[in-house]
Amino acid sequence: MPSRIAITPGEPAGVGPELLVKLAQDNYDVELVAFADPALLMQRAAAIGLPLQCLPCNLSAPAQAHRSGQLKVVDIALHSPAQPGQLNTANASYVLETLRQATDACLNQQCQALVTGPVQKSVINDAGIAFSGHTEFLEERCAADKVVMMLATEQLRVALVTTHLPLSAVPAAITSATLQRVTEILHHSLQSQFGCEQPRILVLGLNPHAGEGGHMGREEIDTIIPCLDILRQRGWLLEGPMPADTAFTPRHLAKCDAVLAMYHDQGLPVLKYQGFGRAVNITLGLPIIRTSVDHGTALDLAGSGSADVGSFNAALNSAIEMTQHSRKHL
Ligand SMILES: NC(=O)c1ccc[n+]([C@@H]2O[C@H](COP(=O)([O-])OP(=O)(O)OC[C@H]3O[C@@H](n4cnc5c(N)ncnc54)[C@H](O)[C@@H]3O)[C@@H](O)[C@H]2O)c1
Ligand SMILES: N[C@H](C(=O)O)[C@H](O)COP(=O)(O)O
Repeated sequence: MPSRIAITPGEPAGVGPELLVKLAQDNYDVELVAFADPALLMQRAAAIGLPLQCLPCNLSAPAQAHRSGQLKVVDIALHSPAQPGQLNTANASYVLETLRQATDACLNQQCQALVTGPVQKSVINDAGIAFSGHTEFLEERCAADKVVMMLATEQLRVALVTTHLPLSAVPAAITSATLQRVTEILHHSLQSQFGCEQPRILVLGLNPHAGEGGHMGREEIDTIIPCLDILRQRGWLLEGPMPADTAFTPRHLAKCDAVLAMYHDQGLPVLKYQGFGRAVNITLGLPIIRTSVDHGTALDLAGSGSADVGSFNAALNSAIEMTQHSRKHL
């Protein structure tokens, strides 16, 4: 039986809905199920001149392979009609409802993976709802003790110790317990999901020049080095803490399966410079498979049809591969 992949198009005023319409133009061996308002998808399909037929989805029925131009939809109504590029706090709870229903369908095994389009975190917060990202939302919804954000291209994987935090809050968030747990999840995922028998992880320092022997910050000496030493006693191949400015050079990258960065803008700018438009955001440590795009809502492009579907396509293909891999290893 084909797998069923849950897809949330994300912010209704952003490019997510039209990118999903673009994705739906191909055939797949799996069933794609959008958790969305079908009227929104039809409207964006018309706006960008692509054919689309939305069909109701019975999540209890056997999945059927996706056919070009058709899309199964779990109907979740917008609270207010969405205009491309125009954020509206009235639709913030709609966005979260699509995520809740799609996540729950994965948790109860009606769907085998979740692929998420981009959400606008600010409009959800402006609506009075605490939300810092899918990663944190899914950690809570799936009752996972800890999850890890990793973005990956064919050439590079970058995982993060901390995610959507103000920079001023980062040092205090890098505790020995957090660093150890994040490294364990990354190590386990590289082995179990990405075929790295003996994962080689390059861990970055937090401070310039990895603290310069304590003269430019003590987090390396007080937290990172002792934690890595403990983990190395398990025989793990952990390099670092490396100065972040020179870690992303071919000689070092050739010797590692993933880079572990201490914070969002230490690791992701490099990854996105290397592969924006074809990178995939993968949440490690969840009981479900979840992938996402490498870009945001691109409000400036919404409704134009010019947004690139490359990363959404890569996120879908990664989810399909991970689903096949997990079926093989059941
Ligand atoms: N997966 C996600 O949910 C996700 C990821 C990143 C950012 N965001 C959110 O998106 C919102 C906007 O963020 P931002 O402005 O920093 O980043 P953005 O990715 O939306 O836009 C940055 C630039 O990249 C361009 N761009 C983005 N996607 C593109 C595509 N598919 N094709 C061509 N060009 C594209 C945009 O036009 C813009 O010039 C924020 O609320 C942010 O938190 C969400
Ligand atoms: N940090 C991600 C990025 O820059 O691509 C993005 O904000 C999405 O994160 P979530 O998957 O947690 O929403």
